[in-house]
Amino acid sequence: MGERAQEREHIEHGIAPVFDGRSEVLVLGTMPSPASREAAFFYGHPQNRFWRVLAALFDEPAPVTNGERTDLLLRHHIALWDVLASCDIRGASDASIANARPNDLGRILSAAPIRRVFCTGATSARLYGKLCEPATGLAAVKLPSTSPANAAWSLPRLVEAYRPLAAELSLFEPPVLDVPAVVDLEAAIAAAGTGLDELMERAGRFLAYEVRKVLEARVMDGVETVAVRPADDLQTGPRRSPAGVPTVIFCGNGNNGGDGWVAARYLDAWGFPVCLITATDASDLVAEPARTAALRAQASLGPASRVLLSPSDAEVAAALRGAPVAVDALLGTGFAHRTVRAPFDRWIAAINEARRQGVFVLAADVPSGLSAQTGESAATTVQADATLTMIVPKPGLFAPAGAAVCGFVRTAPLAYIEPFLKGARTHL
Ligand SMILES: NC(=O)C1=CN([C@@H]2O[C@H](COP(=O)(O)OP(=O)(O)OC[C@H]3O[C@@H](n4cnc5c(N)ncnc54)[C@H](OP(=O)(O)O)[C@@H]3O)[C@@H](O)[C@H]2O)[C@@H](O)CC1
Ligand SMILES: [K+]
Repeated sequence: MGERAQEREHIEHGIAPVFDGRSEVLVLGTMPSPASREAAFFYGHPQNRFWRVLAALFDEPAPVTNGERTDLLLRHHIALWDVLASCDIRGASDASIANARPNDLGRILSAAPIRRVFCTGATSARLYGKLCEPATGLAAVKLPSTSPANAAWSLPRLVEAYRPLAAELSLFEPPVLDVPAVVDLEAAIAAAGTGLDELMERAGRFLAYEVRKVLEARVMDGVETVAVRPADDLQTGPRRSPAGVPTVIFCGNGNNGGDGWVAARYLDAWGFPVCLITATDASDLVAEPARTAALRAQASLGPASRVLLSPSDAEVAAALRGAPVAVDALLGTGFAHRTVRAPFDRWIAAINEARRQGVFVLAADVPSGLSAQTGESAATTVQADATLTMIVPKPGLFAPAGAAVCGFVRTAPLAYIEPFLKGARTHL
């Protein structure tokens, strides 16, 4: 045995596969890298682009925690494992692999309706063909490696190469649920391990991601002249700070406002300054997890961003003048009244006036003033260009008055909800 061979380390896989009875494709790497073994999850090296590629394929912000990564896979019906159960390997060098023993893929194939197998790189495809295909009888599609070593492949090029994977998956359309059923769903998600604070973190990040897309599009269209890096990496920051007018984020006192605070934190961290408008100081908020989220955001905002506490109408108008985007996180599913109290009524009027002047208005969960349940609209209701509704759509968005104020509706898939939908009171 040569000196180089002696440097090989014997590795046992040790990370459980992700799959369930809804998985439709099986994605296989070779073996977890040292960084992945340390993170106890697949593709754990921060420079590996696997998670960013998947997120871009589905037009979502990149998952941050292992729980979010698992959710993303299961939501899209993707099973994930590796070809090898054990081998001798030098570091992360696939070329050095010896004594390869395959995983028992029958465990997944017998439990899930897998239609197609994809291998993330030449080594896993070669080892799959040699060690697994005779048993599975399924040929694998070879995809390019997302490893940083594969530098010839840019992120957009990788995303294009991975499109056949997305094309194999059946789309999940979230059902329209009554607001009480959404509350039940939240409780079921929490009981399974993802609490409301984590859902708010995901909601705020998704909101920031949608704002960022609008800002990027304005740069592409030449509306903004600010230089930003090419769209190679819409998923992560920090990036150069555009010098333009900050995005204005209106936050109410409840958990809808909490979504706005989290979005502010992300946009600021990604290099997009914000002007956050609130009637209540973060430390005086009562609703949780909004209060905790607001305190965290307030402590982390950089010098280009600011918080306006109970601003005058003139200050609100000044903040909106020339702003690219206004985020409405004033009132969400907790609102169901005929009138909106001050100062939110005046802020809604200011948002609508700004929209007439060309500001893009994005509503968090539901345009403020609209009842998410009944679709009744208060005298002052936000007129949105787009509404990012959380987890599932609510009936009010599709009632005549609701449809008139929501603009384009997108659902933010904050969690893997299919297992909890049996018996849920779907709105008819
Ligand atoms: N679904 C999910 O999984 C997730 C949900 N999340 C988010 O939580 C939101 C629901 O939060 P929520 O329940 O705290 O209610 P919310 O909409 O903020 O309204 C309460 C506030 O409104 C106020 N208010 C009431 N009436 C008013 C009036 N007439 N005029 C003026 N103000 C009035 C009321 O004030 P109060 O009456 O208490 O003084 C209180 O401050 C939901 O829409 C979504 O965005 C995500 O974070 C995570 C995932
Ligand atoms: K809102």
